[in-house]
Amino acid sequence: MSEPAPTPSARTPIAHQASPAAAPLRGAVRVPGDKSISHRAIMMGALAEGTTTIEGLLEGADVMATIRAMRQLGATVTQGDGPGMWRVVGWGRQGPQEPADVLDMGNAGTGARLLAGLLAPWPLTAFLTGDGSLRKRPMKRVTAPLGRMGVGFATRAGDRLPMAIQGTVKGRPITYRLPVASAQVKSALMLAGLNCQGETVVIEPSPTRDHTENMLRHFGVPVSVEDTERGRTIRLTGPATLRAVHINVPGDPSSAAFPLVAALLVPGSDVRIENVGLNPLRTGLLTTLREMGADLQLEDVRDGAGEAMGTLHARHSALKAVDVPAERAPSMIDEYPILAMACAMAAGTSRLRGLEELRVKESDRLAATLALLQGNGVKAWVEGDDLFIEGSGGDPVPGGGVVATHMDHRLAMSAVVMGLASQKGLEVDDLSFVDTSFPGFLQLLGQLQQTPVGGKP
Ligand SMILES: O=C(O)C1=C[C@@H](OP(=O)(O)O)[C@@H](O)[C@H](O)C1
Ligand SMILES: C=C(OP(=O)(O)O)C(=O)O
Repeated sequence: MSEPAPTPSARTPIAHQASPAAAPLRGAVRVPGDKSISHRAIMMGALAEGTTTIEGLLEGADVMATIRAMRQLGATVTQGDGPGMWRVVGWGRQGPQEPADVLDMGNAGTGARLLAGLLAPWPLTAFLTGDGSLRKRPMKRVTAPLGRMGVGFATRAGDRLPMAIQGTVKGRPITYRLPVASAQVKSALMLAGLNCQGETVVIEPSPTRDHTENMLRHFGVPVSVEDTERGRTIRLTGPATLRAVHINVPGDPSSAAFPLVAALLVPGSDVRIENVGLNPLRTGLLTTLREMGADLQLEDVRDGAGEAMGTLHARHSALKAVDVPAERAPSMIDEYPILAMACAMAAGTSRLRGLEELRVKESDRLAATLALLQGNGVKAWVEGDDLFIEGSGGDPVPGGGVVATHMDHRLAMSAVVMGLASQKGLEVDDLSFVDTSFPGFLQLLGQLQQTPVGGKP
């Protein structure tokens, strides 16, 4: 008898020795599909009338958890012929069915929070949980505004998962100004608004990634966006019908960040990363690396169905320290751990400001990034919500540490990149979470290190 499929929360730890780079990174590669867009493509495909086809879908653990949940709710989600090719037959006007079991969203904050919004305006009861990391993350940011639509929630102490959702027959649309800049909260409210009677309005203090807005329009739902004195104001009117479409998911800029920074840090490197999403609300890292003096070019920039995409071309660079303003955080919120690795080798002391949201990611990323730096001989400290990093001025960092990754994929990959740029290498306690967003990460680095110098980058 075959083993039952593991639940999204079950993983076996993988210890790893991250060695100094034996060779420069050279060549052209593609990174897996964008995680934010992939979650939304599966969810909107499930909400739509008809069959949505997707190419370039991220087949990482977080998106797999979303696929599993959509199946439990009645959508038919099947894999097509090639990697990243998927079909979703939506439940459309009929709405989702009440799930017979708990919806386990694994490690995925985006999956859990968007799902809370998606389920809110339907007459059903559902139970959500996640892995040890997700069960520590705050849910009040979605349960508070969704509660105002008439939805019932019961959560564990401190508004943590597991949680029960008692959907409402026809939700009351709300107008809500986000207390924190969060695309997840904005998107949860918009997904809920789709089945409310009337206009849902979300006001953002500062703009966050707008994949939900772009994709809803692609599915035929009018969404208006206006910059006002109170902030960016997003409006949609329900009930709305989504019509199935084809979606081409670009490569994830948050994943591209790892080989990109590795190329900047390892002497002799020259790397092209093709087909990367370049939505302007996701490019804060590119702006920052340029300010640091990175040799970084955009090539072949084009429009891929409402989302800009193109090739990132990076060469080894002498970096200088940077002062990153807090206002830039929403456009690079997941890139701070890997940016910190670049700062560790820059000339001078960098200051990354306004990082309070990093404390509530897959781990406390502010504390864990600090520990990663300090444990490998880099002088770094935190003042308030700002991270300071004293760079080595281009020399490899000492390394030699044992890195605790706390179930956090971005910390694990940042540690591997720091290992490449270190004198002694370092140990990573668990690489199994890399699969959350970047299956094949180590293989991709290996491929880049095998391209001979003189080979075509
Ligand atoms: O909407 C999304 O897809 C995401 C939004 C961000 O979270 P917040 O909304 O909590 O900032 C980001 O950190 C996450 O990886 C993906
Ligand atoms: C914060 C992240 O994801 P999520 O919130 O979806 O778990 C991330 O991918 O860095």
